Amino acid sequence: MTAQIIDGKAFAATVRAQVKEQVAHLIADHGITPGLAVVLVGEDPASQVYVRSKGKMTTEVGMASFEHKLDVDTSEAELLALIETLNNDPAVHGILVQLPLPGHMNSDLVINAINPAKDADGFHISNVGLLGTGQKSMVPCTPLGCLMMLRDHHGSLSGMNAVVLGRSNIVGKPMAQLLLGDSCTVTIAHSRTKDLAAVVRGADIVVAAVGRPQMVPGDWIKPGATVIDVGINRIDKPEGGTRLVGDVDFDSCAAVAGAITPVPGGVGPMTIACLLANTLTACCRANGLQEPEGLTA
Ligand SMILES: Nc1nc2c(c(=O)[nH]1)N[C@@H](CN(C=O)c1ccc(C(=O)N[C@@H](CCC(=O)O)C(=O)O)cc1)CN2
Repeated sequence: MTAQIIDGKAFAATVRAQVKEQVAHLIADHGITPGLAVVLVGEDPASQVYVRSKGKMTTEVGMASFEHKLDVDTSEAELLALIETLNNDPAVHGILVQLPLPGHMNSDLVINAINPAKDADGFHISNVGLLGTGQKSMVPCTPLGCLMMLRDHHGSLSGMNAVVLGRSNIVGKPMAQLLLGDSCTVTIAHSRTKDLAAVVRGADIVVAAVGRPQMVPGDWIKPGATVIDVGINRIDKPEGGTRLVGDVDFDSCAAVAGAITPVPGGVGPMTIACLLANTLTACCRANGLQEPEGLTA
């Protein structure tokens, strides 16, 4: 079997187009422009690229983009003061603090200072609790993007066996909650899981989010399964230079799976598309307007 490639880059473009259309309606019919504030502390090169890309895509869909770039030695109190200002700014409907934060900052404290209704990342403890109890929440962007691709590929996920590899608060745990919400039978596997290969072999859906390059070989994959690769790892090429790979060994997994996301061009682009969708959702909720269909969990 050769797997169908799930093209996250193309899917993300359709999500952004949907968001753009809805933003145009909001502006024309209600005079409301959704606004997203992105806060970057320090000069981590990868974070700078992601933040630039977020700003560009925010304006491309017609939203207002507010970028706040703070020195690496900004104090936690200064960052909290900025978040408070953004919480109180009616032009800002979504707030995101780019992670990772510098080591002297407590990420949980910072994230939990964001107004949960403006929490475009869905990381606030209130949103975590709402998602875990099946209530309306802001949903973390990467798992939301994975869910959208899975729904698009399968239609209903009901009754499918899903294995989520990785138990991070940002991807693994919310991904498991979302799959459970769609009536999958969900297993969260991690570094201490016994006989990981056997656990993964039982899965109709594998979501790999462990941050270990090419960790999952093809002989762990059930023939015909769908593989969603969340990993973005840079490795050295034998001939020199580097390349991006996921958490699964693409070639051997693609030979067995029914469908698979590539790296790059799979889950990554969906993360920013879902950030825009979340900002739109937050803006609609803040203004008592109907939420756009198909852009939330
Ligand atoms: N506050 C947040 N911080 C971080 C998040 C997040 O969702 N919220 N996620 C990651 C970084 N990230 C967005 O912030 C992100 C990572 C990767 C991509 C992406 O499109 N990747 C491309 C490859 C890019 C490359 O060539 O290097 C792909 O997979 O095709 C988008 C967003 C950590 N921080």
